[in-house]
Amino acid sequence: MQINHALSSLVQQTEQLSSRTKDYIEITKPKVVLLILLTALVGMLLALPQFPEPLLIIASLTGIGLLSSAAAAINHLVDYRIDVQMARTKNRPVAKGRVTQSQAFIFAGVIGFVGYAILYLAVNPLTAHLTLASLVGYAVVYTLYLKRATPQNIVIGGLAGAMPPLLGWTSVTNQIDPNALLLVIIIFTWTPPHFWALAIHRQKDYARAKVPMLPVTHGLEFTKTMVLLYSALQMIVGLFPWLFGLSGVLYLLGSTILNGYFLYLAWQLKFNDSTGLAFKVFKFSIFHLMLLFIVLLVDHSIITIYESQPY
Ligand code: HEM
Ligand SMILES: CC(C)=CCC/C(C)=C/CC/C(C)=C/COP(=O)(O)OP(=O)(O)O
Repeated sequence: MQINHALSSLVQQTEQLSSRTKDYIEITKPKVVLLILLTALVGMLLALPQFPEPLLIIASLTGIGLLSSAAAAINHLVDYRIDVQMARTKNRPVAKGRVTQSQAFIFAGVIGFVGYAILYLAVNPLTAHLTLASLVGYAVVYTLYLKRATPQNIVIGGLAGAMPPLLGWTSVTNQIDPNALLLVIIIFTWTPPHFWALAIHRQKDYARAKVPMLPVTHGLEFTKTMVLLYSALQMIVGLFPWLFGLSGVLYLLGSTILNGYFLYLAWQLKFNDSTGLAFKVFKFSIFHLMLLFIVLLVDHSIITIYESQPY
């Protein structure tokens, strides 16, 4: 009898622990952080002709990952009043009170401190400072101020999310190189259509929570036009790595196909919209950025192998 009781209380405690762990993982926005880490890794690998020290790669990705996760946790903490009003976010751990504000604050503080220390001590101070600046840009400037102040919030705030390839680059070179900025500009141009497509789909949510996102302040048609214009800009900016000699023909081909399809979807959204198309554009944007950075990497590897041939 007693054994049964002990067992069932053990099972209960384990379940509680695993649901708490899930909550803490959720407030780090793990899928976003994973994509951020991919773009940082590609920045690292494109920075040098040879493969960087594996330990340096691990330290750098750990530090950038922890600081990005801390930024996401602060976003959950600062935004809980907005999050409770939106269908998409109302069940989030802080909005629901499963993780309290002070728990989220301590969690973000601890992982942020550890991430910063790893970057400062095991990578280099430049990368530590730039990553911390990105955290402040997203968690404080965007979340606390811009998000509530202007429909251009994500254009300006997007700079923080666009930094990871530069962070990867400085991790292994300890300097800011113009080629790294080409990769930053790619994500910077990608962010508005990525987010506005979702904001069109979730317009009612943002209107209810009184967040001045573009579809709320300027309407759906204007936002669709902006998605189309940024997609066209993305097509041009996507050529830069090839034009400036950072990438080769494989990248040119891959990026043209990916950016071309993005532009096609944005055109359809503007002139031939159908139910669910905005959400499709948002979903595709994630797949698009992931593939684009994989193509950058494959192209770089092929060029490196080719150039290392003795003849
Ligand atoms: C200020 C810039 C950005 C804004 C405003 C933004 C906004 C959003 C929003 C509102 C979502 C939906 C989240 C949800 O459904 O819970 C989302 C999803 C996502 N974003 Fe962004 N984003 C930005 C930058 C980025 C960056 C830089 C990356 C990666 C490099 C990224 C990658 C993703 C991914 C992977 C998802 C899907 C997450 C999931 O399904 O859980 N975003 N973004
Ligand atoms: C250190 C570093 C590189 C920091 C950048 C970190 C980071 C997590 C950027 C992600 C951007 C993002 C998901 C914004 C959505 O916020 P939102 O509040 O508009 O969306 P939500 O309503 O889904 O919370």
